[in-house]
Amino acid sequence: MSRLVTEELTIRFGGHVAVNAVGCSFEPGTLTAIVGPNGAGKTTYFNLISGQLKASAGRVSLGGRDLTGLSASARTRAGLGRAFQLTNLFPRLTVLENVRLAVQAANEGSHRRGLNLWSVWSDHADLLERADAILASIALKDKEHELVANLPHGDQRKLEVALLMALDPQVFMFDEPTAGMNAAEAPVILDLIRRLKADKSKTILLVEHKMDVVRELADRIIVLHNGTLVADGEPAEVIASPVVQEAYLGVSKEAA
Ligand SMILES: Nc1ncnc2c1ncn2[C@@H]1O[C@H](COP(=O)(O)OP(=O)(O)OP(=O)(O)O)[C@@H](O)[C@H]1O
Repeated sequence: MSRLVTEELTIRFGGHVAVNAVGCSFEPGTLTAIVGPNGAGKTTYFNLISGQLKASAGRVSLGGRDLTGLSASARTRAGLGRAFQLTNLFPRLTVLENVRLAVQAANEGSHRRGLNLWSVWSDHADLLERADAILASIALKDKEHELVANLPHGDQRKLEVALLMALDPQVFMFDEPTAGMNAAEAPVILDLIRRLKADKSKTILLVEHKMDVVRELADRIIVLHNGTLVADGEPAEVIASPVVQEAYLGVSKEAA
């Protein structure tokens, strides 16, 4: 099983411990929401898992393979997929060209094609079909020939998720995936996450402030507070726990 595990994962910035010995195990087929107040360490924990930040102490492993010493790109190749790593969309290429490149890059290992936009596509219907299907799934098919630079922000965010899907990682990490999206865009992304979840083979981590989204999507919730893991369990149970009511939802002991 490709279990993602963090052990005693820690980072210090000067004297401040932003993530403090967080030990957690994430199973394929499970969507775990990571919640906590502003500054709790959620994004920093993500950065330590995906390799954007180097841990002061502790370990990250996937399927038993120690990733702790690896760069972010090596972790991506090992199966860790994070939407924000792909903000390097190619703005001067079209939507379709961006997705094609990502599909092609994902296939590079098996086909040794490299990143060449022009030499490949006419005779690889399978990859074209996959790019088409991904575009349809994020409702961007009607914009496939537009330059990415001309897309509204919400569409660019959708495209990031499309590129992540094209890479087909084992672990999907979403950090507030619908932030800044309008009422029409957000459901498309949430639906996509629902479908990834239905697949049952992927490990999904979601940092999310919107509790209605967390309630609907999460199989499990972990709570960070001051960099420490303070609760972990079934959504209803965790949301009802005094530590969450007080620390996260801002309800005082008396009111809870
Ligand atoms: N590169 C850095 N240098 C110094 N301090 C940092 C750095 N990155 C994060 N921090 C600090 O670590 C703590 C955790 O920040 P982080 O962004 O992970 O919180 P968060 O839970 O994701 O918050 P939010 O919900 O507001 O996004 C904060 O106190 C933040 O100021």
